[in-house]
Amino acid sequence: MPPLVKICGLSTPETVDAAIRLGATHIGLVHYEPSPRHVALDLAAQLRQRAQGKVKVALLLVNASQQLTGEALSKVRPDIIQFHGTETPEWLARVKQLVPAQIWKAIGLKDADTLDRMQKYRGIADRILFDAPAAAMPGGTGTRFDWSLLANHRHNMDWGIAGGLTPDNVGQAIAETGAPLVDVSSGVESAPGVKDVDKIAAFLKAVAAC
Ligand SMILES: O=C(O)c1ccccc1N[C@@H]1O[C@H](COP(=O)(O)O)[C@@H](O)[C@H]1O
Repeated sequence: MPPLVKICGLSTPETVDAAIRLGATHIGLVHYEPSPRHVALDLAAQLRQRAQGKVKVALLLVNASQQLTGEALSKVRPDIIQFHGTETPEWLARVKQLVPAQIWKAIGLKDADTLDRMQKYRGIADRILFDAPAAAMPGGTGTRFDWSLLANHRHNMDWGIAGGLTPDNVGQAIAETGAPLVDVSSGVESAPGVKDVDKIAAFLKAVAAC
């Protein structure tokens, strides 16, 4: 079975509709002001509503305050919360008690030790999303990590990969890592924050061929 595909950083009804029509299983909405893909909560709620029942919707937050997290979750009501900062397992566990959404945690995969350190999220995060290590921005930079770090790893949590995936390299990434889910943002854009429907189509076609 081909991997699940999450198209992240959508910000218009047209690209939400395209991602659904072209076969994405998940979409992501970024609520993080420094991002070129930032969407205000009212717009995120509208886009979430549009996708309701068609694909799973993730709301991406980065080290959001307790107040912002509460406001975001009650307005948007996502299927998934993607924590993409340095959020602790304790914080994720608290949120998990309060809302029915799945909890995903992005982890910057720097070296083999990271795979040990992330065990602290076991039993709390419903999925780990391996991404390139954070730099000036915590994600969405089109930077890939060393896929060979996952080649022989025995996973004990649900997981997926992100970071620098494109229509041209996603087949190789899946072959090298065996990822059950791939997540893309800048690799399907014509400019930062501007999704390109032809690139989304090419990405989904490349994954379907795996
Ligand atoms: O998309 C963003 O701007 C963003 C901002 C802050 C944290 C994460 C962000 N995006 C997520 O990062 C990964 C990798 O993205 P890319 O494909 O390399 O551009 C993915 O999960 C994005 O949704």
